Amino acid sequence: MTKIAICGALGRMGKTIAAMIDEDPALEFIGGVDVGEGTLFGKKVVSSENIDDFLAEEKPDVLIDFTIANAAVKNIRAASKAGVAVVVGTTGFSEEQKEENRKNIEGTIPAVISTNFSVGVNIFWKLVREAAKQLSDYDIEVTEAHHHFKKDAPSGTAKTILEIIKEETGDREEMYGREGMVGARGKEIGVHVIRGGDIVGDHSVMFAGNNEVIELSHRAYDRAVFAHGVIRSAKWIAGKEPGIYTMDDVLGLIR
Ligand SMILES: NC(=O)C1=CN([C@@H]2O[C@H](COP(=O)(O)OP(=O)(O)OC[C@H]3O[C@@H](n4cnc5c(N)ncnc54)[C@H](OP(=O)(O)O)[C@@H]3O)[C@@H](O)[C@H]2O)C=CC1
Ligand SMILES: O=C(O)C1=N[C@H](C(=O)O)C[C@H](O)C1
Repeated sequence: MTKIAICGALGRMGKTIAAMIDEDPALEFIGGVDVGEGTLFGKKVVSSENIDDFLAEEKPDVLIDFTIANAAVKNIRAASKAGVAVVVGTTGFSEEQKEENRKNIEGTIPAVISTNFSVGVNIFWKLVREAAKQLSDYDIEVTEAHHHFKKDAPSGTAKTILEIIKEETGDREEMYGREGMVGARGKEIGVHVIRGGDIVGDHSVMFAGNNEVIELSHRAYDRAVFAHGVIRSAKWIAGKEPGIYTMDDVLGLIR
């Protein structure tokens, strides 16, 4: 039985993942940390200030993090000190924070890190890559929409989309929205962020050429799609060699 703990256990994703672990006979939910304290599925959720003691006492095989970037950096550091594998879905890391995570993980613990754990989005990224490769001279616009509670923008998934497009089309700068006399379009990638209601997570990429437009899009209807990928990753990562893995590794997809 793989013992799983969650950072951000009382949040939207934390609760969704804990519920799925509770239903899985191969996994045991052993509690977690959050800003506030409480109980979830009969297990203790303690203050994240006590994460070192929590890890030493509860000894999880895998620590799942769905919090906020600065908290996730500290949680990964604590997992590294305790020798616990991590699955990280938190988004919004700065380049410096990514570098610190890399230093804490490489050579010490195995980690799956992904800006989106849904299988569909991981396939969508492959389609975006192929379209960007074939249509590298088209005008490209990226749009994402999320619920009104989301703190980071653009979404981690949209940032991954931008990385993929840039890898395939070369040097293009992002243009965040447009207002006023911005002039004719240049070789930018337009980026548009929408926040509203309870939208779980929509992403679309438009490739506009002369007389034709291709649009690729993904829509998540329920956080369960992310949680399924997280559970798959937690089962996969236990016992792996130290290093940073992606959903490509978990799903066996070719990069
Ligand atoms: N990779 C993926 O597939 C997905 C990634 N995400 C990402 O996951 C993250 C969380 O999303 P979501 O669950 O919707 O957000 P929530 O705000 O619902 O949950 C985050 C939880 O973490 C808590 N938290 C904040 N700071 C700390 C800390 N220092 N230590 C421990 N817990 C802390 C929050 O507490 P409080 O509310 O008191 O601040 C909250 O309970 C975001 O970065 C989001 O972008 C989301 C969905 C899918
Ligand atoms: O905050 C969310 O809700 C989501 N965040 C992730 C992101 O930033 O890409 C993934 C998903 O879109 C939901």
